[in-house]
Amino acid sequence: MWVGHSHAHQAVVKIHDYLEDINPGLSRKVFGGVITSAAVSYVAVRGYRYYRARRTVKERGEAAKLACHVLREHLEQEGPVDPQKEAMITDLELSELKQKLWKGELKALEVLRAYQRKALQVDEKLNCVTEPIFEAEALAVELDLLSPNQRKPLHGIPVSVKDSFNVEGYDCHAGFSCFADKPVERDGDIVQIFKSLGAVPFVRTNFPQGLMTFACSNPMYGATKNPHSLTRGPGGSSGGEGSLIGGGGSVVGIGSDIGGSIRIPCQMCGVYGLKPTVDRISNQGHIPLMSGQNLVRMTAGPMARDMDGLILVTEALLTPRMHQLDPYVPPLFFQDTLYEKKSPLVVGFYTAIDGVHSHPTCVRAVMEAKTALTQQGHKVIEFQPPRAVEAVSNLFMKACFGDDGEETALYLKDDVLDRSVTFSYYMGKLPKRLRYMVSRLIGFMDPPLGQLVVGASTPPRKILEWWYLQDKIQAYKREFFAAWQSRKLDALICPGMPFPAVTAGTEDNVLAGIVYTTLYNLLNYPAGMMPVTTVTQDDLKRLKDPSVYPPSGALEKFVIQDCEGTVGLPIGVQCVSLPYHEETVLRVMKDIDTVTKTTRN
Ligand SMILES: CCCCCC/C=C\CCCCCCCC(=O)NCCO
Repeated sequence: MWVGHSHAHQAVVKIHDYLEDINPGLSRKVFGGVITSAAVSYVAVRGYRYYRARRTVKERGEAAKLACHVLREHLEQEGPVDPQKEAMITDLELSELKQKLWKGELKALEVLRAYQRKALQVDEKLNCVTEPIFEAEALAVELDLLSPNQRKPLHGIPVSVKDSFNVEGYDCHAGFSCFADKPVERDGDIVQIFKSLGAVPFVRTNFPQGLMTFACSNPMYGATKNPHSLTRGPGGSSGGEGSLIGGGGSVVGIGSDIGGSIRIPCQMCGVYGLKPTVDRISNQGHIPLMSGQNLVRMTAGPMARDMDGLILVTEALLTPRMHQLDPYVPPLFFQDTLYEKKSPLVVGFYTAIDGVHSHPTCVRAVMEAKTALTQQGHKVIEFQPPRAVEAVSNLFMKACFGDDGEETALYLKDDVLDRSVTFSYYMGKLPKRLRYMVSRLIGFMDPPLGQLVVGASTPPRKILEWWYLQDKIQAYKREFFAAWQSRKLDALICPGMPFPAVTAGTEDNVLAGIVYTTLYNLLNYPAGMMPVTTVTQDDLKRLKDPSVYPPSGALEKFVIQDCEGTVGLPIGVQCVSLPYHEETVLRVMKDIDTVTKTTRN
């Protein structure tokens, strides 16, 4: 390096002397010209790249809108529809829909048509669909030709797919224009499994740029709205799924979760979802962001409109086919013995994590779930996760943001930046020491967020430090399990997010809420999310009472300030169990749902 530098320097000196020999002053003109043209070229190249990215973003967005328009026209040309029958179809719970398709009372194509129309309708209001999957029609037609004994478990069920999963023939770009217009050649594993089960992937759904926030907007497709309040976001990153399913435009969908991206939209949109243990469901064929980061891994999982639907789909997904497609998925199929176990369970509960207060409705939701489980004969006892904020800050944040945001910055170079990612993008861009100082300052206003960002700002630098981080994660997993065992728990219930949907675009104010979900990504415990209740006027009164909800940090102050218009918004409960015990999670969710579904306000 130094030798190269020295040669270059000598060459410049020689040119300088030579030019000065020819004409004194010529050297300055020549070098001035060279530097100016280099600067102009640099600015021009970057400017051109940015212009190209803007064009791609615009064209990609327009192409998706056009695709929806083409489908709408195609549906209109099909002739008269029976709106009552279509409403009947889209109102059915998943298990009823399955029965009717199985018995041949409904055809796959008519179900698809009903859902295509409904999804387009919902999308007009909520902007949750990115584009239709046109091949759905051929699939449905093929399914209708099968004889009854050839029908598969999810025969004819339409499935929506988060845009970050590969679907053959469509691009998968996570909002980065460098990946746009590059159609993938093969369906992602989970899409393949759904198809092999007879399901019909029919639309792709929206997400935030880069997938690492719980907002839901990107430059190509814009912002998705919450089905329960148009001024609020649906949560993210699987926000398009949450919004479409919560809005009635899909009965079941596929999401992904490394920090809460299935569970957060479930809470905000009143939907059921399951984040499985890593590798219980294959995540091959998901856009490979952060894929070399092995300490906390992303997992694909189902989201559904109703509890039985979530169980039905999970049971169907956990098949030998999954293991055949991806041998790293252990050959552990749906464990009826766990799901159907009749003996009462010991279920731990907590209503808040130290340092990040829980909205009164979230506390009430856990207490209502606790009552429901007690009524069903389970023993529900208090449990507090050890050192949650510290663990998420020092372990999860270091693992997931240890690259200083370099990967995202690489893909975003000269690209159009969405407002939802500006905070993490510019924090990543700051020089390390300055970032650390800013994180400390944030800590004065919002101590838990400060702690999280300090964690992200002080990642391991050397391989040995990465090894130590891995060790510390293992040690925390052991510590948590010891606490779990000391209470002899089978499962756990707690808030999934400590507040309801926030005003769209303000998610950065409440980022610290992610400790509630990320803890179970760090631990790699399966976690489900289900609606239990809705915000009431009385909850809001208690929210404004400092003895109930102390406005101790910026998050709490923001939640109070943002609470106008939240009455009626859904609030859920997170249900957790040990790794590979998804069936226990579902059983607990089902027992809560059986009671709370009938009384839900
Ligand atoms: C130096 C960077 C500081 C960044 C601070 C950002 C704080 C929190 C962001 C975490 C948000 C995680 C949301 C969920 C992401 C997820 O599960 N994505 C699924 C990917 O498939």
